[in-house]
Amino acid sequence: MSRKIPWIEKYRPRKLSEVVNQEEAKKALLDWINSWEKGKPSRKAVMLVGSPGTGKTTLAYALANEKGYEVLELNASDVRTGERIRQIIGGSMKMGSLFGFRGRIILFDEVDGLNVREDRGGLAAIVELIRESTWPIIMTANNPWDPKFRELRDEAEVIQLKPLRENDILTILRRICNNEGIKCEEDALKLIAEASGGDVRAAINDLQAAAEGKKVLTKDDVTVTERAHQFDMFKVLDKVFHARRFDEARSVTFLPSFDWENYYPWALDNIPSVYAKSIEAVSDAFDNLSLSDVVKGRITKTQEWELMPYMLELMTAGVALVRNKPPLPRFARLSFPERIRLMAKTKEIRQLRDALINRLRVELHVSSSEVSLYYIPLLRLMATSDTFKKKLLERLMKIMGYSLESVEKTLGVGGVNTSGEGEGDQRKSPKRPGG
Ligand SMILES: Nc1ncnc2c1ncn2[C@@H]1O[C@H](COP(=O)(O)OP(=O)(O)OP(=O)(O)O)[C@@H](O)[C@H]1O
Repeated sequence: MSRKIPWIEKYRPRKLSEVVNQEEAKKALLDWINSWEKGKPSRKAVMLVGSPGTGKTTLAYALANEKGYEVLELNASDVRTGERIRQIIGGSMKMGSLFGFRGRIILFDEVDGLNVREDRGGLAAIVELIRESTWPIIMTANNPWDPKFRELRDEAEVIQLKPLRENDILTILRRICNNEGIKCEEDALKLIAEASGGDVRAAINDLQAAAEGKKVLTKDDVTVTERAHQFDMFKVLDKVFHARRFDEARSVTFLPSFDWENYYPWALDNIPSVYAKSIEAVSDAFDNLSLSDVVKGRITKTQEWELMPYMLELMTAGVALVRNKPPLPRFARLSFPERIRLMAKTKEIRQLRDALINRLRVELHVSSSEVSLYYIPLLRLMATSDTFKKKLLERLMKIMGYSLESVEKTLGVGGVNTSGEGEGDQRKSPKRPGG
């Protein structure tokens, strides 16, 4: 009998394309490694940041595999002794090419797990390694926002991974079921995906525990254990709104699955209803939430990631500790944010629009914001003009491969007839330079 292979290893993506739903991170990683290959590294190191089981380590290996690099993994004890680090810094560049590798990538998994007190000097050693290294360095971290990691963050390009959505996890689980030849009921997979809280590793482990050796997996076979990170947004908000102390409110930000980008619209939508009885409470909570947004803007602009704790505290404790906080029922009634609902509804059309903007941006050599500010309204106008609409819509359909309906939706015009008869008298079209 063959030895049991953990499915998380068996199904670990080997190629970037197999890593699900981390497109932005993949692009940032590729840009970075390309800059190394051109001899001008944008940064010596990147730091992949994301909650457990979102694919940080997997991404690092998939990148190396795809680009032909050998991975040299470092851990805390290497840092403690410093020996291996010195070897690597001092190590010869020729080593890599011996086995047909293009070079090496140094991987430092879970740098935030370094016990700074115990590994005194450890962080400094990594910073030094980054500065001196002739190899690209990838670090991974769950939560590197503690000020003690600041120097390390400053040395690296921080690449944020997203927690995986239930649908992404379902896709991964279905693929495994197919591969293993197990008929997995959709309900069973949903149960596992739900419980995973965005942690693919947990989901795959649960699936293996429930399904291995079976021909069919039903809902009854699945026993998912409660996990700390199984805090969904309702529970997070409930905790924040009920918090009486700073630490209590802030504690949600330490949950591995805490997703601040998602939290924001949830808080925004629920403050007015939860604090409905006190105008001061609503006002304070909104003030603090908007301040957190200002801090976020600053982080995005200047990459001052050490401001992150302030942002998180403002959006949690800032919402909890307000003047005249009204008494809340034991379970506050919380609602799903309108913005997320709307975004989901308009997702398809936003994607079409983004693709069009991107295309025009490249063709016209202008920025995306210029395209959406000036060119899209112009196209919309043209699409409602008898003279231009037929030709314009047809061209857009051809260039973008969209259906007529999609083109109309993208431009926000409806019911336009492109059948052509008697319309769009081309003779009257003014000549445009360059077509
Ligand atoms: N985005 C993804 N697409 C496909 N599989 C994934 C993805 N993320 C994680 N996995 C699966 O989950 C397992 C764990 O992922 P990985 O070790 O990369 O997580 P991690 O983010 O490094 O987590 P940790 O911080 O706990 O180390 C992988 O073996 C892989 O099978």
